[in-house]
Amino acid sequence: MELKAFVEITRPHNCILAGLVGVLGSIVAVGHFPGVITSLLVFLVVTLGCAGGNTINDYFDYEIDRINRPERPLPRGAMSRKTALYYSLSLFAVGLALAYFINTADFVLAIVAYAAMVLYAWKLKPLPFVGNLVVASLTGATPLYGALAVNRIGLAGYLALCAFLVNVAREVIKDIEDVEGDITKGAKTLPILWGRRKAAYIGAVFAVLTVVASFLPVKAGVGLGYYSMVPVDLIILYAAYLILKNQEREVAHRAQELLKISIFLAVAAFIIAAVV
Ligand SMILES: CC(C)=CCC/C(C)=C/CC/C(C)=C/CC/C(C)=C/COC[C@H](O)COP(=O)(O)O
Ligand SMILES: CC(C)=CCC/C(C)=C/CC/C(C)=C/CC/C(C)=C/COP(=O)(O)OP(=O)(O)O
Ligand SMILES: [Mg+2]
Repeated sequence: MELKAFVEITRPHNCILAGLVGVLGSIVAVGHFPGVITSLLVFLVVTLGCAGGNTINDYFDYEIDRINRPERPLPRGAMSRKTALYYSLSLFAVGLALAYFINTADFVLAIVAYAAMVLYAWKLKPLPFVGNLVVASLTGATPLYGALAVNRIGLAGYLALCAFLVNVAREVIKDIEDVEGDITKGAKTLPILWGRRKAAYIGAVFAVLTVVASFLPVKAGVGLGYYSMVPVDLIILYAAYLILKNQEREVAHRAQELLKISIFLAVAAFIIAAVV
C-alpha cells in the first residue's frame, strides 16, 4: 500500500480545479466574493465529490485501466480495490455532511451529483454518449453549485454551459483514445459504435459550440479581463482540427489534453474577468 496513492487516485488537479470553479460560480453569480465560510464549504463539497468520483471510477474501471492506464494506483497494486471503495464512500460522506451546512438546494444537488458519479462509474459509462453527457453535466453543475450557495444563478449559467460543451467534446475524444481498452470491457462508446471518424465530428462540433458559447459572457458585458479567453478559443479550435484530421490514439490523446489545458486557462480567464 502506497500512502501517496490516496492522493493520486483522487486526481487532485481535477478536484482543485473543480473546487475553484464552484467558488467562481458563486462569485460570477453575485459579482463579489461570497465570504470565507460559504466559499470554503462550496470548495470542499465539490472537491471531495470529485475526489470520491474519481476514486470510485478507478474502482469500477479496474479491468479497463489494466489495459488503458496500467500506471494508475489500482492496476499497479498501490492500493487494493476494497480500500478504494471504502475510501471513495468516506470522501462522499464527508462532502455530504459539509453540504448540509450550505443550504437545502446545495445539499440536494450534492446528493444528486454524488449519486450520478457512482451510477456513471457503475453502470452508465459503457452506454453510447450517455456516459459523456453525465460527466459533462457534472462539470456544468459545478459552477451552478456555487451559484445556488448564494441563491442566484446570474452569469454562472454561461460558465455552466461552457463547462458542459467543452467536456462533451473532451469526453468523446477521450473515448476515441480509449477504444482498445473499452472494447475489451464491451463498452458501447460512440467511436466503437459509429467509428472513430464520426465520433471525431461529434467532438469537433461540441468544441466549436464551446467557442461560440464562450463569447456569451462578453455579450452580457463581462469586463476587459475576458479577452484572455481568445487564446483559449484558439486552442479549442486547434484541438478540433487535430481530431478531424487524424483519429489515431496518440492524436486523440493530444487533442483531449489540449482541451484540458483550455479548461484550466479558461477558468483563469473567468477568474481574471470576475476580479478585474
Ligand atoms: C470556454 C471554456 C473552455 C470554458 C471553461 C468552462 C469551465 C468552467 C470548465 C470547468 C469544468 C470543470 C468543473 C472541470 C473539473 C475538472 C474536470 C476536467 C472534470 C472532468 O473530468 C472527467 C475526465 O474524464 C477526467 O479525465 P482526466 O482529466 O484525464 O483525469
Ligand atoms: C456539483 C458537485 C457537488 C460535484 C461535481 C464534481 C465534479 C466536478 C465532477 C466532474 C466530473 C468528474 C470528475 C467525475 C468523476 C469521475 C469521472 C467521471 C472520471 C472520468 O472517468 P472515465 O470516464 O473513466 O475516464 P478516465 O479514463 O480518465 O478514467
Ligand atoms: Mg476511468
